[in-house]
Amino acid sequence: MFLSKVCKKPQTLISKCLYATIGGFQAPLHITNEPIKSFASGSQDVINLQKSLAKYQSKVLEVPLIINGERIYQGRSVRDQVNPSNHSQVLCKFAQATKEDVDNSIKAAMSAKAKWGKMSLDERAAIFLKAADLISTKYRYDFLATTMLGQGKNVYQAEIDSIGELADFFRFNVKYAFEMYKQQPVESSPGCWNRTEYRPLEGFVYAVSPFNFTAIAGNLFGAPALLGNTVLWKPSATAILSNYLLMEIMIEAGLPAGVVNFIPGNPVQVTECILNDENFAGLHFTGSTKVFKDLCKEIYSKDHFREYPRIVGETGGKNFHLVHESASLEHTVLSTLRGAFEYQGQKCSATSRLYIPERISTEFIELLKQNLETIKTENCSDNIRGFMGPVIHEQSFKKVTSAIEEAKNDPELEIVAGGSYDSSKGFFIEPTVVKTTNPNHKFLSQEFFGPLLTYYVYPTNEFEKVCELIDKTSAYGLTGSIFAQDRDAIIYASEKLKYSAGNFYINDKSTGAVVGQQSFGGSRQSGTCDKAGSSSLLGRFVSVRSIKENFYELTDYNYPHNF
Ligand SMILES: NC(=O)c1ccc[n+]([C@@H]2O[C@H](COP(=O)([O-])OP(=O)(O)OC[C@H]3O[C@@H](n4cnc5c(N)ncnc54)[C@H](O)[C@@H]3O)[C@@H](O)[C@H]2O)c1
Ligand SMILES: N[C@@H](CCC=O)C(=O)O
Repeated sequence: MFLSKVCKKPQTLISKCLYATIGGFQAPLHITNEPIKSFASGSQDVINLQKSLAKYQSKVLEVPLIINGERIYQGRSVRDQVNPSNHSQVLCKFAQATKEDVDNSIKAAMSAKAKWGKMSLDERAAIFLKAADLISTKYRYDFLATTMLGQGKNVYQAEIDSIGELADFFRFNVKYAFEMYKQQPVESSPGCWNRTEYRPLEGFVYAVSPFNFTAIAGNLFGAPALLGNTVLWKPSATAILSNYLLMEIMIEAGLPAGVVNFIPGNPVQVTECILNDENFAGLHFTGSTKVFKDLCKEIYSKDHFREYPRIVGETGGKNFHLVHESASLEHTVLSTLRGAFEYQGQKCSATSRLYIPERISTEFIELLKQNLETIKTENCSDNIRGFMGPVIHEQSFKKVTSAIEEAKNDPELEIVAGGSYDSSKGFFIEPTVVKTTNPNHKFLSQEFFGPLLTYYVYPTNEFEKVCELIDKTSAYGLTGSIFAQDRDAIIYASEKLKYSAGNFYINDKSTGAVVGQQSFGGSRQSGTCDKAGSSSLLGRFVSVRSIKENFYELTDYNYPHNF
C-alpha cells in the first residue's frame, strides 16, 4: 500500500457546527518521550522496516502540492528527489508550486482560519495527538524508510528523528499549549473579571523547513497550527518523501483542508509571493544562517503587513567540545566521535571544533583515530545499522570536499584522519579530522555541515584563555560541551561560555537534545533562541488579548476625591 488509501480520505473534517466545551479539559497526563526501538537483528521491527524500504524503492512516487486539501500534480513542473546513497535512484518526482498556487494557498489558509482559529484547543490537540500515534504505530516503518532513503539516515538516526522527536514535538506541544492557556491573570478586583485569550495571529504563518530533520519540519508547521494559525509550508527539496508522508498523516489524523498547505517549489519565487501579501503574519524557519538573514532583511524592508510579523528562526552552528585535562578520556573521545560524525555531521548541533589540552592530546587523538578506522560510510538502506551514510547532495559534497582539499594545501592545517571521498554512487565522505595550529583559523569558525572536525591543542595551563578563545572565535551560539571531572573547571566554563551556546552540555556530546528534556536552539548568529520543544516557542505564535469585564454600573462621573 502506498498512500492511495489515505489520499481518498474526505477533506471535509472541519466542524460545521462549533460547540461549547462543557468541561475543563486538560492534556493527557501520560505525555512522555516516545520510547526508541533498538531494531535488534532478526526482530519483527527489522522485518517491517525492510518491507517499507522495499516498498518505497519499488516505484517512483509522484508527490503533489496539497492546497486546501486538493492534491495538485498535473500541469506543474516537477523535480526529482534522489537517494543520496545512490544518486541514480530517483525516489519521487514532486510538483513545484506556481505563483498562482502560492496565491491559492494564501486564500485557502485565510479562509480555513475562520473556523480553525475558533475550534477549541481540545479539538485541535486531538488531531495532533492522533498524528503522533499514527507516526509511532501505523506509519512507523514507512516513516523511517522515507527518512532513511531520502535523507540518508541509518535506522537509529531516523528513529530518534522521524519517530521519537516528531511524536514528542506533537505531544509536548499539546501539553505546553494547555499550560499556556491556563495562565490567567492572578487578580480580578471586586466587581470585575479579568481573562487572557491566546489568539492565533491574524494572518497566516510561513513555515520553511530544512532537509536534515523530519521532526523539525513537523514542528515548524505544527507548533503554529496547534495554536489556531494556518500555515503555508515550504519543505526542503531534499526531504520531500518523508515530508509528504507527514502531510498525508496529518490529513488522516483529521487536519482540516487549508490549515496546512504543502507547497514545495522554488524557494525564492514562493517566498516572494508570500511576502507580497499583507496577511503574512509570521515566519517559522529552520535552515542556514545566510538564508535566514536574507529573509529577515526582506521582511524588515516591507511595510505593507497588517501586523508586525513574528520571526522565529533557528540556523547554523559551529559547536564546540572543550576538553579539560581532568576529563574522562575514553568517554570524551567516544562522545566527540558521535557528536561530530553521527548523521555525517549534518546536525546543526554537530561537534565541529574541538579544544584539547596538550597534556592528553596525543592519547586523545590516537584513541579517536583507532575508533574512526572501524567506521565505513555505507548506503543506509543496504545496511540499516551502518554508523555513517552519505551527505545529502552534490552541493554539500562539494562544500566539504573543497574544504578537505584546502586543508591539504594549508600549512596551518593537517589532516590527521580521513580525507577521502567518493561520489561515484552516493555522496560519501570519510569522517575527517583536521588539526590546526592557528586558534583563529576559519576552520574553527565556519560551518561546513558535514563530517569534518577541526581541533586545536591548547597549552594545558591556559584553560581560562581557551574559554575566552572559544567564546570569541565563532559568531554562532548554538551548542557546546565541557568535558571535565574538576568541578571548578565546569563552573568556570559554564560561566565564561554563557552566550556561546543555547544548549550547553556538561560531560555529554553537543548533539541529541530531547523534547521535554532540553529545549533546543541558540542565539547570536544561530537564531532567535525561541527554543523548539518549549512553551516559549508557542508564545511566539499567539497574540494575547486581555479581557476585562466590569460588573458594576457607574452612577456618577466624579472620583471619591472630588467630593
Ligand atoms: N538551529 C537549528 O535548530 C537547525 C536545525 C536544523 C538545521 N539547521 C541548519 O540548517 C542548515 C542545513 O539545512 P538546509 O541545507 O536545508 O538549509 P538551507 O538554508 O539550504 O534550506 C532551508 C530551507 O530554506 C529554503 N530556502 C533556501 N533558500 C531560500 C531563499 N532564498 N528564500 C527562502 N527560502 C529558502 C530551502 O528550500 C529549505 O526549505 C545548516 O546551516 C544547519 O545548521 C539548524
Ligand atoms: N535537536 C537536534 C539537532 C537538530 C539540528 O539539526 C540535536 O540536538 O542534535
